[in-house]
Amino acid sequence: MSAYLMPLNPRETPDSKMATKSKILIADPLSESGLTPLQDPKFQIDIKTGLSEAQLCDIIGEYSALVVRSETKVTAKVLSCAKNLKIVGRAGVGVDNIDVNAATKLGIMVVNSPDGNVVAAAELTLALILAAARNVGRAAEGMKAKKWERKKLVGIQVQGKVLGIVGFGKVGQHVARGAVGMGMKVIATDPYASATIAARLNVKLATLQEVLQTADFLTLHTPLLASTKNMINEKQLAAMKPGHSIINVARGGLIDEDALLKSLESGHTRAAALDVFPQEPPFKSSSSVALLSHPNVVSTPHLGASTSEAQHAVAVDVTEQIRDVLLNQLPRSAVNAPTINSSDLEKITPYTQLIEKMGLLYTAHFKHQPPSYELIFSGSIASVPTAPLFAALINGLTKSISARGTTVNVVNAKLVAKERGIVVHEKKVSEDTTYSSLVTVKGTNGDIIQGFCSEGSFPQIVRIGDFETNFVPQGTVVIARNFDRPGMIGVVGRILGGEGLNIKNMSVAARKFGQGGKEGDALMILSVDGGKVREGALREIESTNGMLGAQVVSFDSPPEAAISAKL
Ligand SMILES: NC(=O)c1ccc[n+]([C@@H]2O[C@H](COP(=O)([O-])OP(=O)(O)OC[C@H]3O[C@@H](n4cnc5c(N)ncnc54)[C@H](O)[C@@H]3O)[C@@H](O)[C@H]2O)c1
Ligand SMILES: O=C(O)[C@H](O)COP(=O)(O)O
Repeated sequence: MSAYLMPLNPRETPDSKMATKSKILIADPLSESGLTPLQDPKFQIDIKTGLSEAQLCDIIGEYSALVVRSETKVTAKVLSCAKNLKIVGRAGVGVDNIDVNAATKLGIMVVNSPDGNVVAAAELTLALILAAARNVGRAAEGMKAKKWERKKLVGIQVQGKVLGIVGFGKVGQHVARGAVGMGMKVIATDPYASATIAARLNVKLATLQEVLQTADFLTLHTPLLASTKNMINEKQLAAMKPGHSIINVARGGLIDEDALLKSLESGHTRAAALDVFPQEPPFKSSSSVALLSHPNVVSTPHLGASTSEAQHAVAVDVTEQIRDVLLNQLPRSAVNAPTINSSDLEKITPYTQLIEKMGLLYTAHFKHQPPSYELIFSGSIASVPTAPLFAALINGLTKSISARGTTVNVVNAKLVAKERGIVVHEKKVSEDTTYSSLVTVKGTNGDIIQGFCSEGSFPQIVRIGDFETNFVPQGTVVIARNFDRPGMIGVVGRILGGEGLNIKNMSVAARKFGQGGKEGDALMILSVDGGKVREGALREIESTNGMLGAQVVSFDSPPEAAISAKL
């Protein structure tokens, strides 16, 4: 639908798009039922799991979409090999295995499933709280070794104990519900927590220090970020009550493993229950192995999301979004793009086409880049989200002057603008204009293009600089400036006709603003077909007595967007 949300690949022509299927690579084990949304003749699904970075780099160039869980690392290197990739789908929550910044730079959308495995992760957390309290791991190991260790494995009960939650998001809140149900007192820390939700769930919000000092059981539920890496370290462990237990079903890097082992060895930490590790599988890391081997540690191999219900939910969530994006529809949970509802998108789509063409015309006609632009939305278009419209402007302004390695879309438009030094100030003016909606692109030096979309959603340009006009920006358009005197149209018609070009449409734009000199001047805007407009033909037009300049703007074939003599 909108190229600014779901770009066509620059190398993909409409014909090749019709002929070839979009290839989707499933690179981590995915629930089979989750593949249903992709059962469509337009798609080819390849399942290839356990690929190394080099193997992935070798094949990723063929694919339009990539689906991963936490095992495959979608590095900047992999993304740089992914010449046709439009979307990476993470069948789960955490995107720390995906270089989202690199994807954003390349205009590759990243989507995830923020809700699909929340219950599963929370239920495993509750299971591990109880396992830590009752020494379930050690007891189970002992039974397999025919050891009947009843005295040694006396545990503690959780009822009446304090559960400290670090990260009161979706999983943290669900854990709190279960813990309150088991009679625990729950205290949580999260700088972005909702006080209303906390009160509703009977959870006290506090600082990290307060949580550490009061918790009998501490459970972590934050993402792994630079700010949360090793957030539980020697100092934090020392601040905790002796005999506490620690549970981690979030991410391995949140805990300093060496510090935790020391604390377990000293008996300050009573037990730890771990589902996640800095490197997975953890068996090559000496710190992880030492920790796993400690008798008071119970561990699971990153099973938080591993229930059939959760795996079905995350797979469907992500494959539906992949299907939608490949069919130019909206994803519902993009990590690196704004979300726009479908009714707004319907309004925006014709305007993305208009604004891209206005940007292209601006660069072609005025032939310079001012220090900054104003993008002004007047009338009803002022009420919709404008991120795709901004992306369309950046694409239009840069289309004819950029090496087309990267598509500009809503994912990377801000970065592309920054890299090219383009500053755009958006303005929304809701008062009535002559048009129900009008868009203005204005450079700081006053150069201006205005346009609107007619009822049939056709983009129309209504002002170029000082000239009032009305034409549809499509195909090849010759723009000539001449003294406003009789016979000029005939001259241009004769030259273009002599070139075998057919004039499909013509409009004369009168000067409405500014000074046109003694004789006055006008713009002639001619849509032509039947071949390419030669530079020589433009020179002939331009050298005719009474002509002031001529240029050709190609709205449909970007690489030759504008050739011009002086205008
Ligand atoms: N083991 C598994 O299989 C499994 C399954 C699901 C989720 N997870 C992980 O669990 C974590 C939580 O998932 P979620 O769905 O609840 O995410 P979420 O985004 O809903 O919640 C995360 C919360 O952490 C908070 N937070 C961020 N920085 C913080 C800090 N410094 N201190 C305190 N709070 C902070 C955020 O404000 C947010 O509320 C993620 O790391 C996710 O990857 C693991
Ligand atoms: O972040 C997540 O969603 C969980 O860690 C689940 O990871 P997985 O998909 O590899 O099980």
